[in-house]
Amino acid sequence: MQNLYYEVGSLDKRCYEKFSLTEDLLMEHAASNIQEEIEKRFKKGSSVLIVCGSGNNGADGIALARLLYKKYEVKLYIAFELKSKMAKLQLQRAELLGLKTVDELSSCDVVVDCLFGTGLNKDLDRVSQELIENLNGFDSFKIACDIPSGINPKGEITTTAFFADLTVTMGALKQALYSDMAKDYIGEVKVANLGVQREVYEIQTNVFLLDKGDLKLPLRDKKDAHKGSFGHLNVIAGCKKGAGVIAAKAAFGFGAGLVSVICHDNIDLPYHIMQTHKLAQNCTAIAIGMGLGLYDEKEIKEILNTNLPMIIDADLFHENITLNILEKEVVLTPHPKEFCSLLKLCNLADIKVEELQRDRFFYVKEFCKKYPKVVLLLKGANVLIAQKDKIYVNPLGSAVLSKGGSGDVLSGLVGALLAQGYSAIDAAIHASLAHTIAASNYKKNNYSLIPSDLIEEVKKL
Ligand SMILES: NC(=O)C1=CN([C@@H]2O[C@H](COP(=O)(O)OP(=O)(O)OC[C@H]3O[C@@H](n4cnc5c(N)ncnc54)[C@H](O)[C@@H]3O)[C@@H](O)[C@H]2O)[C@@H](O)CC1
Ligand SMILES: [K+]
Repeated sequence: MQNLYYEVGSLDKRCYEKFSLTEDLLMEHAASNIQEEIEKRFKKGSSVLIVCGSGNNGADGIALARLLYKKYEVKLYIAFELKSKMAKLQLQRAELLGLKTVDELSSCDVVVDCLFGTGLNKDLDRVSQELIENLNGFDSFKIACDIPSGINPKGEITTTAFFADLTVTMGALKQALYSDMAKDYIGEVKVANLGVQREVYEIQTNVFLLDKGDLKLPLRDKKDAHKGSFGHLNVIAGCKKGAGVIAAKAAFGFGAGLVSVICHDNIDLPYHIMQTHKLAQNCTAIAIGMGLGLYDEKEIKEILNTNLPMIIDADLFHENITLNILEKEVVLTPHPKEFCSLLKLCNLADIKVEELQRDRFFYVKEFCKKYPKVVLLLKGANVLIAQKDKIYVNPLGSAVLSKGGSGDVLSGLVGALLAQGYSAIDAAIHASLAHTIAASNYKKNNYSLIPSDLIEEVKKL
């Protein structure tokens, strides 16, 4: 797990004040980290186009040009009149070496984008957009300095952005790199050490980036065990019964000792999954909402009123009865459209999906402020999992999962972990990790995965 920050300006400032480092020193490290990445990948004499803006992101680029000069064929392009003091100083230094700037863009082995970094504070004008689109058209290895230009501090792309193969981000990971919109633009991400180790540069945060190593599988460590030791998940199947069946199968494959599906019509279930009409006496967790459709209000209210661990999905995000349980520690797994509906039900916001996607972190925080016990898992290209003031970002998802049924598998995985005694936040985190890692282990191609393939991959984790 790594720390994420909305802004790092205060961390840079802390380095000057607390460790007596200077802006110049930090910048030298920023540039030399990019130099190192280029030297790792490209041999002497390769051509490197460095495109610089007017601020300190541009200054990083000019410092980089100096570091590469003579070993590489450096083309330094200054796109706008330099404004920052450091950029002017860096250009003076570069010119003293004899380094000349170029007036035209031309395709090179490497393109380094140093147009805008964390200082992007308004929409890109036409000139900047065309410049970025031009760079995106080059068949070069593309490196973004700090953050691909065009992504603002919220992670929003209002017009266009640089398409990086590699982003070398300065000091610490920025939250903006992990918005859904940024996902196609950042490429591989490396953090540059700015003169002190990350442990020293970073301060306490409430936002975290999950990685593969964080997954805690429900492995059995006790030898003296029986099926009752691993919980009994009850899945409520509604009108679209398939959703409940998929969730039940996923839960069984992810370690729940017993799984029952509550359904009043006959359904086709594998022999190891039971069908019942009401909650089992020994039920340890409930999964409800998937494919629910029309329902008997009294029955659903009764189920929601039990104090068992619970995962709530899909159709229930459109229903007022869901409001009654938001004071409890339940797991909610909405996709963006369902979350918009939930925000409206809760009187928090009346917004469209596009607006939510522009600032997912903000709306998640608002929801968790109002309902601090709830664990919210907001689906998306990067899943956000939040409770109270903490947000965990799972960046491991991919388009392989963009299919009907994937969400039902996730509900089953969360339910399985709840049934086995994981806390609500741990169940959401580890189910989401298992779900995304399993999908990335599916090797056939990225379009054909069906829920049963996903469950098979979960079993192999
Ligand atoms: N402060 C420090 O100690 C360090 C700063 N570093 C670099 O400094 C960058 C931040 O520098 P700045 O704060 O100068 O900001 P930027 O260089 O990101 O951009 C700010 C400049 O762009 C202009 N601008 C902003 N949005 C624009 C738009 N849409 N269209 C046209 N012009 C626009 C601003 O007026 C300003 O001149 C970081 O991203 C990082 O690359 C690194 O060198 C690490 C150390
Ligand atoms: K940049």
